[in-house]
Amino acid sequence: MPAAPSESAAPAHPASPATPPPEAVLPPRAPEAPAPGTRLGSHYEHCFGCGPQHPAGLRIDAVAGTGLDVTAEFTVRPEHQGGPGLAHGGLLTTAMDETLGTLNWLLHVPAVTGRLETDFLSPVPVGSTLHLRAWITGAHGRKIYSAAEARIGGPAGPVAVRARALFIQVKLEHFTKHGRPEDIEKVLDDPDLMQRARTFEVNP
Ligand SMILES: CCCCCCCC/C=C\CCCCCCCC(=O)SCCNC(=O)CCNC(=O)[C@H](O)C(C)(C)COP(=O)(O)OP(=O)(O)OC[C@H]1O[C@@H](n2cnc3c(N)ncnc32)[C@H](O)[C@@H]1OP(=O)(O)O
Repeated sequence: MPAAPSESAAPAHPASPATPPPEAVLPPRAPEAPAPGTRLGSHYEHCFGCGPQHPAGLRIDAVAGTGLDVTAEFTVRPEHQGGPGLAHGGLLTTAMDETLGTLNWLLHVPAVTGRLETDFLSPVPVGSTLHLRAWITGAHGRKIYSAAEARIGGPAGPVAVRARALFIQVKLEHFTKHGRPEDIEKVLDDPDLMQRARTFEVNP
């Protein structure tokens, strides 16, 4: 039987790449950031996380907070099951990813998820409404650190999911270069498919 890998060489509690290092600072809320209380809507109509045109999507519509934070709600539907009557864990991670992603609008920079860590604290039954909150914890260079939590039933309900993330700032070409050409074409033909993302084009 092969020997179990030795853990003695690794530090007992290695620092997570999603935790802001000492040199990270809290960035300012961008002048272009949506006003507190603004519904952020969808960045892309067909997005699994926020798109209203996605049949099984999460349809997350976050609200900008007063600082570097957002809130959102997500009701788990039967098409989101993992175990019978329970939300799939990867789907809950998607809800965290989407909510964390909307923090981009507060800094007014496009960024993508580089790393996302999720802790599942309790099962989430179908029909539950999760109250999500995400906030920026620091930034350094192109790296944006953030955290999120999802509470069941209300903003003060029990925490069911926690997440920490490292987003990396990218140029808009990240999307045009890597996206499937026919989908990029459709967006260029009908910019309403990406209403929220169009704010980037005003001040490129
Ligand atoms: C007409 C069209 C118009 C289009 C307009 C579009 C607007 C859209 C608007 C809004 C969309 C928002 C969508 C939100 C959706 C929810 C969020 C998601 O799910 S996003 C999808 C999942 N994520 C990915 O697909 C990333 C895939 N990965 C990559 O593309 C690259 O790896 C990327 C960009 C993340 C980094 O690559 P590099 O070459 O640019 O940079 P490097 O040097 O590798 O990393 C920069 C720094 O970050 C660290 N880093 C990167 N990844 C890391 C990791 N996983 N862990 C730790 N550190 C990491 C590196 O160590 C480096 O650090 P050091 O500067 O050297 O200190």
